[in-house]
Amino acid sequence: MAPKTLNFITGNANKLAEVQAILASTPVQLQSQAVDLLEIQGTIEEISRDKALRAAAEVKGPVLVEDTCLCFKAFGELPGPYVKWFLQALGVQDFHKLLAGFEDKSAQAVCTFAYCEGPGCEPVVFQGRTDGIIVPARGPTNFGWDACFEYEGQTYAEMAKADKNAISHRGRALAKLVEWLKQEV
Ligand SMILES: O=P(O)(O)OP(=O)(O)OP(=O)(O)OC[C@H]1O[C@@H](n2cnc3c(O)ncnc32)[C@H](O)[C@@H]1O
Ligand SMILES: [Mg+2]
Repeated sequence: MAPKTLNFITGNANKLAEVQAILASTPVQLQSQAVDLLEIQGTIEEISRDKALRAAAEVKGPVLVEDTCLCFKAFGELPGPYVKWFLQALGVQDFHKLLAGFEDKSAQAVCTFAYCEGPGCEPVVFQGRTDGIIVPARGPTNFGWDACFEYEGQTYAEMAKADKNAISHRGRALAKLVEWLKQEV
């Protein structure tokens, strides 16, 4: 049976705030622990699954983790799960220059949650995707690459939080998680 309370393990306060806001309108209760988990290389699913198993081993109980990717079409889906390090190296103001040599600025934001019942248990994965384009930064720059990801004319950073959550990679992935929890109870 699925739990009523999920223990979301993340080191990212912005992610946590969005997950709290999205789940506020559902019966799911959220608690959280900030653990900086080692992340492997691999496919999105492999990384999320491994992250969940590591988190469950660390806290010795059920966990929810999430991994966010930003996939550039012109890059054959990279930087993908490694976007954090590209953003960290370049900074948000120069981030769009990665695609300077390419006509195609299209990108997909991919959010993959993995829920794991406990140490050694096989994780269940829920994924949401949102298509956009990479643009020079517009709007507040406090959350990752939000200012560089444009969806239907607005960057994520320019949108009201509720509007971003309604169409975002994270909102779509959480909708699947909530559906699954309803069926499990
Ligand atoms: O502890 P975890 O949950 O792993 O948190 P993290 O910050 O390390 O996150 P990831 O490993 O998933 O790396 C994703 C990168 O994308 C950024 N990011 C995640 N979600 C985002 C969103 O909705 N909008 C903009 N940037 C986002 C985040 O700040 C990281 O730089
Ligand atoms: Mg991480």
